[in-house]
Amino acid sequence: MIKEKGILFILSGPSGVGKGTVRKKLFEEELDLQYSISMTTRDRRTGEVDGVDYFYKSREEFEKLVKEGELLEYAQYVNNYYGTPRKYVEETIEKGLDVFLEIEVQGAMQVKKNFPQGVFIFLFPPSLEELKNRIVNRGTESQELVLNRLKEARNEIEMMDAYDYVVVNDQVETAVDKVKAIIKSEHLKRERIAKQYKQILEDELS
Ligand SMILES: Nc1nc2c(ncn2[C@@H]2O[C@H](COP(=O)(O)OP(=O)(O)O)[C@@H](O)[C@H]2O)c(=O)[nH]1
Ligand SMILES: Nc1ncnc2c1ncn2[C@@H]1O[C@H](COP(=O)(O)OP(=O)(O)O)[C@@H](O)[C@H]1O
Repeated sequence: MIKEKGILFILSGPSGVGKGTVRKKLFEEELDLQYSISMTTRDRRTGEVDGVDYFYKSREEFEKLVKEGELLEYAQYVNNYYGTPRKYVEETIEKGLDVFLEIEVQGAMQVKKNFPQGVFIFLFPPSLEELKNRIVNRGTESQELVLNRLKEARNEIEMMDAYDYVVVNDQVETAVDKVKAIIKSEHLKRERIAKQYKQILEDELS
């Protein structure tokens, strides 16, 4: 009997589109899905917990992890590093459990290279105007950075073709429902393939 591997889901999209918001809402429910906690060099914000929100690392520690090949992908974002622990993702998938990543676009493209069998979901803004409003309202970036983010967003949106699914984040609840529907549909697809595979084996043996 061949042990089935888990599925790797990747939620990505331009800065400010609502990745963090959608992911948090998605995980408010009990799901059969493991969230991969990222490593970061950014400071811990009030209310955040080490090992829950992120694993907080110094720049030196992070660079060592990169050198030792401990990260499945990593990227720099607003002067800080962010990265996905390779071992956790690989071991969890080997166990047959599904893993969910919420990462920015550069990182998602690295995962695509190293793990093309992943399911890539691109979160899309209702409009560029709304994307700008969200970045401004979030209030974490200066005016200059907002303009930079928007310019980057245009380039990032061009990479949309590399993704398996596109979800418009108009209402958070609707976007979450769509992500859940994608997960369910991928499960059904996997079950169907497993059944067909089993049938082929049985036919060959009979
Ligand atoms: N490449 C990559 N990006 C990540 C990772 N973890 C988080 N991010 C992204 O880093 C960006 C900044 O995250 P964060 O500092 O938590 O701020 P916020 O989500 O903008 O409030 C977001 O776009 C996240 O999706 C990771 O492991 N790898
Ligand atoms: N569907 C939505 N409608 C309105 N505002 C949203 C929606 N999704 C997210 N936001 C808001 O947009 C801002 C950016 O969201 P965030 O989750 O930080 O984006 P990202 O993680 O993609 O950078 C936040 O202030 C958040 O509350």
